Amino acid sequence: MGRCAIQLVTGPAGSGKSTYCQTMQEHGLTLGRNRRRFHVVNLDPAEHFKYDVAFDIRDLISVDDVMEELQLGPNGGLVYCMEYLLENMDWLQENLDNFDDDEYLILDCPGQIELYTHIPVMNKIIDQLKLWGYLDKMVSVFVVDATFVTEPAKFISGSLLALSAMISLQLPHVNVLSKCDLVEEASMERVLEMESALQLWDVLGDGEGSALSMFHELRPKKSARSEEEDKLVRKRQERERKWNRLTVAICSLLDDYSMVGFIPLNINDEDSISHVMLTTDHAIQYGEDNEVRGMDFDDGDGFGADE
Ligand SMILES: Nc1nc2c(ncn2[C@@H]2O[C@H](COP(=O)(O)OP(=O)(O)OP(=O)(O)O)[C@@H](O)[C@H]2O)c(=O)[nH]1
Repeated sequence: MGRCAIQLVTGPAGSGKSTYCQTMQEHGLTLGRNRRRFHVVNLDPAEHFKYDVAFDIRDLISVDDVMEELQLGPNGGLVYCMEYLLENMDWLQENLDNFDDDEYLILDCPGQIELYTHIPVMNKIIDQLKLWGYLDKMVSVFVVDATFVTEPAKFISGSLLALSAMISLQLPHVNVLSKCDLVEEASMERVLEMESALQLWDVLGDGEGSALSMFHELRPKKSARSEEEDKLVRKRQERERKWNRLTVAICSLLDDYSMVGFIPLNINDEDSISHVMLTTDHAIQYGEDNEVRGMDFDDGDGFGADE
Protein backbone atom coordinates (compact mmCIF):
# COMPACT_ATOMS: atom_id res chain seq x y z
CA MET A 1 0.00 0.00 0.00
CA GLY A 2 1.35 3.44 -0.97
CA ARG A 3 1.19 6.54 1.10
CA CYS A 4 -1.33 9.30 0.33
CA ALA A 5 -0.53 13.01 0.41
CA ILE A 6 -1.31 14.74 3.68
CA GLN A 7 -1.96 18.39 4.37
CA LEU A 8 -1.93 19.45 8.04
CA VAL A 9 -4.08 22.53 8.43
CA THR A 10 -2.98 24.48 11.49
CA GLY A 11 -3.32 28.03 12.77
CA PRO A 12 -4.80 30.08 15.60
CA ALA A 13 -8.33 29.47 16.88
CA GLY A 14 -10.99 30.90 14.57
CA SER A 15 -8.51 31.69 11.79
CA GLY A 16 -10.59 29.75 9.25
CA LYS A 17 -9.05 26.25 9.21
CA SER A 18 -12.34 24.35 8.88
CA THR A 19 -13.63 26.77 6.27
CA TYR A 20 -10.37 26.29 4.36
CA CYS A 21 -10.82 22.49 4.49
CA GLN A 22 -14.42 22.75 3.30
CA THR A 23 -13.44 25.19 0.53
CA MET A 24 -10.71 22.86 -0.74
CA GLN A 25 -13.03 19.87 -0.63
CA GLU A 26 -15.67 21.69 -2.68
CA HIS A 27 -13.07 23.12 -5.06
CA GLY A 28 -11.63 19.66 -5.70
CA LEU A 29 -14.98 18.55 -7.05
CA THR A 30 -15.19 21.42 -9.57
CA LEU A 31 -11.99 20.56 -11.40
CA GLY A 32 -13.53 18.76 -14.40
CA ARG A 33 -11.23 16.07 -15.77
CA ASN A 34 -8.72 16.79 -13.01
CA ARG A 35 -11.39 16.51 -10.38
CA ARG A 36 -9.82 15.71 -7.07
CA ARG A 37 -11.38 14.22 -4.03
CA PHE A 38 -9.94 15.83 -0.95
CA HIS A 39 -10.73 13.63 2.03
CA VAL A 40 -11.02 15.84 5.07
CA VAL A 41 -10.13 14.38 8.45
CA ASN A 42 -11.12 16.04 11.69
CA LEU A 43 -8.23 15.96 14.16
CA ASP A 44 -9.77 18.59 16.42
CA PRO A 45 -11.47 16.87 19.38
CA ALA A 46 -13.53 20.04 19.99
CA GLU A 47 -14.46 20.76 16.38
CA HIS A 48 -17.84 21.38 14.75
CA PHE A 49 -17.55 21.40 10.98
CA LYS A 50 -19.56 21.42 7.78
CA TYR A 51 -17.40 19.32 5.44
CA ASP A 52 -17.84 15.62 4.62
CA VAL A 53 -15.54 13.97 7.09
CA ALA A 54 -13.45 10.94 6.13
CA PHE A 55 -12.75 10.07 9.76
CA ASP A 56 -13.02 11.96 13.01
CA ILE A 57 -10.87 12.01 16.16
CA ARG A 58 -14.07 12.37 18.18
CA ASP A 59 -14.71 8.68 17.44
CA LEU A 60 -11.59 8.07 19.54
CA ILE A 61 -11.89 10.84 22.12
CA SER A 62 -13.68 14.15 22.51
CA VAL A 63 -12.95 17.23 24.59
CA ASP A 64 -16.46 17.30 26.03
CA ASP A 65 -16.08 13.78 27.49
CA VAL A 66 -12.61 14.53 28.86
CA MET A 67 -13.74 17.79 30.45
CA GLU A 68 -16.66 16.04 32.09
CA GLU A 69 -14.80 12.95 33.30
CA LEU A 70 -11.48 14.51 34.32
CA GLN A 71 -12.80 17.90 35.39
CA LEU A 72 -10.42 19.69 33.03
CA GLY A 73 -10.91 23.04 31.30
CA PRO A 74 -11.11 23.33 27.49
CA ASN A 75 -7.36 23.86 26.98
CA GLY A 76 -6.25 21.12 29.37
CA GLY A 77 -8.90 18.84 27.86
CA LEU A 78 -7.61 19.44 24.37
CA VAL A 79 -3.98 18.78 25.28
CA TYR A 80 -5.10 15.59 27.06
CA CYS A 81 -6.98 14.47 23.90
CA MET A 82 -3.96 15.07 21.64
CA GLU A 83 -1.70 13.17 24.06
CA TYR A 84 -4.29 10.38 24.09
CA LEU A 85 -4.12 10.28 20.30
CA LEU A 86 -0.35 10.01 20.55
CA GLU A 87 -0.74 6.99 22.81
CA ASN A 88 -3.24 5.43 20.39
CA MET A 89 -1.57 6.04 17.08
CA ASP A 90 -2.70 2.62 15.83
CA TRP A 91 -6.18 4.21 15.49
CA LEU A 92 -4.72 6.81 13.13
CA GLN A 93 -2.65 4.25 11.26
CA GLU A 94 -5.66 1.98 10.65
CA ASN A 95 -7.64 4.89 9.24
CA LEU A 96 -4.78 6.17 7.08
CA ASP A 97 -4.23 2.70 5.64
CA ASN A 98 -7.61 2.97 3.89
CA PHE A 99 -6.19 5.56 1.49
CA ASP A 100 -4.05 4.92 -1.55
CA ASP A 101 -1.01 6.82 -2.76
CA ASP A 102 -2.91 8.92 -5.33
CA GLU A 103 -5.38 10.16 -2.73
CA TYR A 104 -5.17 13.33 -0.73
CA LEU A 105 -6.01 13.91 2.93
CA ILE A 106 -6.55 17.27 4.56
CA LEU A 107 -6.18 17.11 8.35
CA ASP A 108 -8.13 19.80 10.18
CA CYS A 109 -6.06 20.31 13.34
CA PRO A 110 -6.93 22.02 16.63
CA GLY A 111 -6.57 25.79 16.96
CA GLN A 112 -4.68 25.95 20.27
CA ILE A 113 -1.54 27.68 19.14
CA GLU A 114 0.60 26.22 21.91
CA LEU A 115 0.33 22.82 20.15
CA TYR A 116 2.44 24.25 17.31
CA THR A 117 4.81 26.38 19.29
CA HIS A 118 5.93 24.82 22.56
CA ILE A 119 3.94 21.66 23.44
CA PRO A 120 5.67 18.90 21.46
CA VAL A 121 2.60 16.69 20.89
CA MET A 122 2.02 17.69 17.24
CA ASN A 123 5.74 17.21 16.50
CA LYS A 124 5.56 13.70 17.90
CA ILE A 125 2.49 12.88 15.80
CA ILE A 126 4.30 14.22 12.71
CA ASP A 127 7.45 12.23 13.59
CA GLN A 128 5.35 9.07 13.74
CA LEU A 129 3.77 9.87 10.36
CA LYS A 130 7.25 10.33 8.93
CA LEU A 131 8.26 6.90 10.28
CA TRP A 132 5.20 5.39 8.57
CA GLY A 133 6.48 6.63 5.21
CA TYR A 134 4.77 10.01 4.84
CA LEU A 135 8.04 11.94 5.07
CA ASP A 136 7.89 13.38 1.52
CA LYS A 137 4.11 13.45 1.38
CA MET A 138 3.27 16.02 4.04
CA VAL A 139 2.81 19.77 3.87
CA SER A 140 1.68 22.07 6.65
CA VAL A 141 -0.75 24.86 5.87
CA PHE A 142 -0.77 27.57 8.52
CA VAL A 143 -3.93 29.68 8.33
CA VAL A 144 -3.81 33.30 9.47
CA ASP A 145 -6.79 35.67 9.45
CA ALA A 146 -6.26 38.35 6.77
CA THR A 147 -7.94 40.99 8.86
CA PHE A 148 -4.67 40.85 10.84
CA VAL A 149 -2.61 42.21 8.00
CA THR A 150 -4.22 45.61 8.00
CA GLU A 151 -2.64 46.33 11.37
CA PRO A 152 1.16 46.17 11.39
CA ALA A 153 1.52 45.00 14.98
CA LYS A 154 -0.92 42.12 14.39
CA PHE A 155 0.74 41.32 11.08
CA ILE A 156 4.10 41.00 12.81
CA SER A 157 2.63 38.84 15.57
CA GLY A 158 0.91 36.61 12.94
CA SER A 159 4.21 36.35 11.04
CA LEU A 160 6.04 35.31 14.19
CA LEU A 161 3.45 32.63 14.91
CA ALA A 162 3.77 31.35 11.35
CA LEU A 163 7.55 31.28 11.60
CA SER A 164 7.41 29.54 14.95
CA ALA A 165 5.03 26.86 13.60
CA MET A 166 7.22 26.37 10.54
CA ILE A 167 10.33 25.85 12.62
CA SER A 168 8.53 23.64 15.11
CA LEU A 169 6.68 21.35 12.66
CA GLN A 170 9.66 20.90 10.30
CA LEU A 171 7.56 20.27 7.20
CA PRO A 172 7.22 21.99 3.84
CA HIS A 173 5.16 24.98 4.89
CA VAL A 174 2.60 27.28 3.26
CA ASN A 175 1.08 30.27 5.06
CA VAL A 176 -2.44 31.08 3.91
CA LEU A 177 -4.18 34.39 4.59
CA SER A 178 -7.81 33.45 5.07
CA LYS A 179 -10.90 35.71 4.96
CA CYS A 180 -9.51 37.90 2.19
CA ASP A 181 -13.09 38.58 1.10
CA LEU A 182 -13.40 40.66 4.28
CA VAL A 183 -10.38 42.85 3.60
CA GLU A 184 -10.32 45.76 1.18
CA GLU A 185 -8.28 44.80 -1.86
CA ALA A 186 -6.26 48.01 -1.73
CA SER A 187 -5.07 47.56 1.85
CA MET A 188 -4.29 43.88 1.19
CA GLU A 189 -2.21 44.73 -1.89
CA ARG A 190 -0.44 47.45 0.03
CA VAL A 191 0.73 44.94 2.60
CA LEU A 192 1.52 42.12 0.17
CA GLU A 193 3.66 44.34 -2.03
CA MET A 194 5.99 45.21 0.86
CA GLU A 195 9.35 43.60 0.33
CA SER A 196 10.19 43.07 3.97
CA ALA A 197 8.69 43.17 7.43
CA LEU A 198 11.00 46.05 8.23
CA GLN A 199 9.68 48.03 5.28
CA LEU A 200 6.15 47.20 6.38
CA TRP A 201 6.82 48.57 9.83
CA ASP A 202 8.54 51.68 8.41
CA VAL A 203 5.66 52.45 6.09
CA LEU A 204 2.61 51.23 7.96
CA GLY A 205 3.98 51.37 11.49
CA ASP A 206 3.70 55.12 11.40
CA GLY A 207 -0.05 54.90 10.87
CA GLU A 208 -2.78 55.75 13.27
CA GLY A 209 -2.86 53.59 16.38
CA SER A 210 0.64 52.18 15.98
CA ALA A 211 3.33 52.43 18.61
CA LEU A 212 5.16 54.98 16.48
CA SER A 213 2.17 57.24 16.09
CA MET A 214 1.58 57.06 19.82
CA PHE A 215 5.19 58.10 20.21
CA HIS A 216 4.64 61.17 18.02
CA GLU A 217 1.44 61.99 19.84
CA LEU A 218 3.22 61.86 23.13
CA ARG A 219 5.77 64.54 22.25
CA PRO A 220 5.53 67.06 25.06
CA LYS A 221 3.46 70.13 24.41
CA LYS A 222 5.31 72.27 26.94
CA SER A 223 2.80 75.01 27.46
CA ALA A 224 -0.12 72.69 28.16
CA ARG A 225 1.54 70.35 30.67
CA SER A 226 2.65 70.57 34.26
CA GLU A 227 6.13 69.36 35.28
CA GLU A 228 4.58 66.17 36.66
CA GLU A 229 2.77 65.50 33.37
CA ASP A 230 5.95 66.18 31.39
CA LYS A 231 7.81 63.62 33.49
CA LEU A 232 5.13 61.06 32.79
CA VAL A 233 5.19 61.81 29.09
CA ARG A 234 8.99 61.48 28.94
CA LYS A 235 8.77 58.13 30.71
CA ARG A 236 6.17 56.90 28.23
CA GLN A 237 8.22 58.22 25.33
CA GLU A 238 11.22 56.23 26.50
CA ARG A 239 9.04 53.12 26.71
CA GLU A 240 7.71 53.72 23.18
CA ARG A 241 11.27 54.07 21.89
CA LYS A 242 12.18 50.72 23.47
CA TRP A 243 9.09 49.07 21.96
CA ASN A 244 9.97 50.47 18.60
CA ARG A 245 13.55 49.19 18.84
CA LEU A 246 12.17 45.78 19.82
CA THR A 247 9.74 45.80 16.88
CA VAL A 248 12.51 46.77 14.47
CA ALA A 249 14.66 43.92 15.84
CA ILE A 250 11.76 41.45 15.40
CA CYS A 251 11.15 42.66 11.83
CA SER A 252 14.86 42.20 11.07
CA LEU A 253 14.65 38.66 12.42
CA LEU A 254 11.69 37.91 10.12
CA ASP A 255 13.61 39.39 7.20
CA ASP A 256 16.75 37.43 8.05
CA TYR A 257 14.81 34.19 7.65
CA SER A 258 13.26 35.49 4.41
CA MET A 259 10.82 32.65 4.74
CA VAL A 260 7.61 34.21 5.96
CA GLY A 261 5.33 34.77 2.99
CA PHE A 262 1.56 34.54 2.71
CA ILE A 263 -0.73 33.26 -0.01
CA PRO A 264 -4.03 35.17 0.05
CA LEU A 265 -7.19 33.09 -0.08
CA ASN A 266 -10.55 34.50 -1.09
CA ILE A 267 -13.06 31.68 -0.79
CA ASN A 268 -15.38 33.43 -3.27
CA ASP A 269 -12.77 33.46 -6.01
CA GLU A 270 -11.96 30.16 -7.79
CA ASP A 271 -8.64 31.52 -9.13
CA SER A 272 -7.53 32.37 -5.61
CA ILE A 273 -8.48 28.88 -4.35
CA SER A 274 -6.68 27.30 -7.32
CA HIS A 275 -3.57 29.31 -6.58
CA VAL A 276 -3.50 28.06 -2.99
CA MET A 277 -4.03 24.49 -4.16
CA LEU A 278 -1.21 24.71 -6.71
CA THR A 279 1.12 26.20 -4.12
CA THR A 280 0.49 23.35 -1.68
CA ASP A 281 0.80 20.78 -4.49
CA HIS A 282 4.09 22.32 -5.51
CA ALA A 283 5.40 22.16 -1.92
CA ILE A 284 5.29 18.35 -2.03
CA GLN A 285 5.42 17.83 -5.82
CA TYR A 286 1.96 16.31 -5.58
CA GLY A 287 0.55 14.93 -8.81
CA GLU A 288 3.78 15.02 -10.80
CA ASP A 289 3.73 11.24 -11.24
CA ASN A 290 -0.02 10.72 -11.10
CA GLU A 291 -2.27 9.79 -13.97
CA VAL A 292 -5.07 12.28 -14.53
CA ARG A 293 -8.14 10.86 -12.89
CA GLY A 294 -11.34 11.09 -14.88
CA MET A 295 -14.99 10.91 -13.94
CA ASP A 296 -17.14 7.85 -14.34
CA PHE A 297 -20.63 9.21 -14.77
CA ASP A 298 -22.21 5.79 -14.11
CA ASP A 299 -20.65 5.69 -10.69
CA GLY A 300 -22.46 7.59 -7.96
CA ASP A 301 -19.50 9.58 -6.71
CA GLY A 302 -17.75 9.92 -10.03
CA PHE A 303 -14.42 8.49 -8.90
CA GLY A 304 -14.86 4.89 -9.94
CA ALA A 305 -12.73 4.67 -13.05
CA ASP A 306 -9.86 6.29 -14.86
CA GLU A 307 -10.54 7.45 -18.37
N1 LIG B 1 -16.15 35.85 5.35
C1 LIG B 1 -15.37 34.82 5.67
N2 LIG B 1 -15.56 34.22 6.88
C2 LIG B 1 -14.76 33.16 7.19
C3 LIG B 1 -13.76 32.68 6.30
N3 LIG B 1 -13.13 31.65 6.90
C4 LIG B 1 -13.72 31.49 8.09
N4 LIG B 1 -14.69 32.39 8.28
C5 LIG B 1 -15.55 32.53 9.48
O1 LIG B 1 -14.71 32.63 10.63
C6 LIG B 1 -15.23 31.84 11.70
C7 LIG B 1 -14.23 30.78 12.13
O2 LIG B 1 -14.00 29.94 11.01
P1 LIG B 1 -13.57 28.41 11.18
O3 LIG B 1 -13.36 27.87 9.81
O4 LIG B 1 -14.51 27.67 12.07
O5 LIG B 1 -12.19 28.61 11.93
P2 LIG B 1 -11.28 27.50 12.64
O6 LIG B 1 -9.88 27.96 12.49
O7 LIG B 1 -11.60 26.14 12.11
O8 LIG B 1 -11.78 27.64 14.14
P3 LIG B 1 -11.38 26.69 15.38
O9 LIG B 1 -11.59 25.27 14.94
O10 LIG B 1 -12.32 27.12 16.46
O11 LIG B 1 -9.97 26.97 15.70
C8 LIG B 1 -16.54 31.23 11.18
O12 LIG B 1 -17.59 32.08 11.59
C9 LIG B 1 -16.39 31.27 9.67
O13 LIG B 1 -17.63 31.38 9.01
C10 LIG B 1 -13.61 33.35 5.02
O14 LIG B 1 -12.74 33.02 4.20
N5 LIG B 1 -14.44 34.40 4.77
